[in-house]
Amino acid sequence: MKVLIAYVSRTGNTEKMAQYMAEGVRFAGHEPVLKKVSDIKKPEDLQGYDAYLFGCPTYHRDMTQSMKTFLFLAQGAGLEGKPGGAFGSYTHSGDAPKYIYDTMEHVFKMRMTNLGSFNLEEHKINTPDGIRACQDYARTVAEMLNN
Ligand SMILES: Cc1cc2nc3c(=O)[nH]c(=O)nc-3n(C[C@H](O)[C@H](O)[C@H](O)COP(=O)(O)O)c2cc1C
Repeated sequence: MKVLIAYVSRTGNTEKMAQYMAEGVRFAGHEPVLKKVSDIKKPEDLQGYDAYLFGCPTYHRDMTQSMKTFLFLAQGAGLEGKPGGAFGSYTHSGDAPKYIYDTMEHVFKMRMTNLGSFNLEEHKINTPDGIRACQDYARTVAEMLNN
């Protein structure tokens, strides 16, 4: 089955996380598709996937404007009941993934894991533990498709 990993990244950290997430999806036996949210133009672009991971770094204690615009678009995509997760890179407060996860759970009514959102401090991303944490998070979301 196909898992969409849609992300925002200004300086490449969350993008790196997205790439490790893709590996975790493969470990669960599914096919990851990586896309920048700026390449998703209409709700139909979100169709044809079985689970969704949304990634966004925290800037100014918030998600980026591009992620907010994307979430308004995703509202019309019929994601109800689909497995989902949210992740992002940060340095000190890491707010964005929590807010995105919250929207996926309460507004889109997606099927979320009990892991909550996933924040990773930017200096940990390219460490063995950081890589494994990204892979494990995505694998857990993708494995919901096996149940
Ligand atoms: C202007 C600016 C504001 C930031 N604000 C926050 C913040 O409020 N909270 C936080 O945890 N990190 C903050 N950061 C750190 C970024 O989240 C961090 O550098 C992250 O790794 C960037 O990810 P990206 O490479 O995917 O864009 C800020 C960084 C910049 C440059």
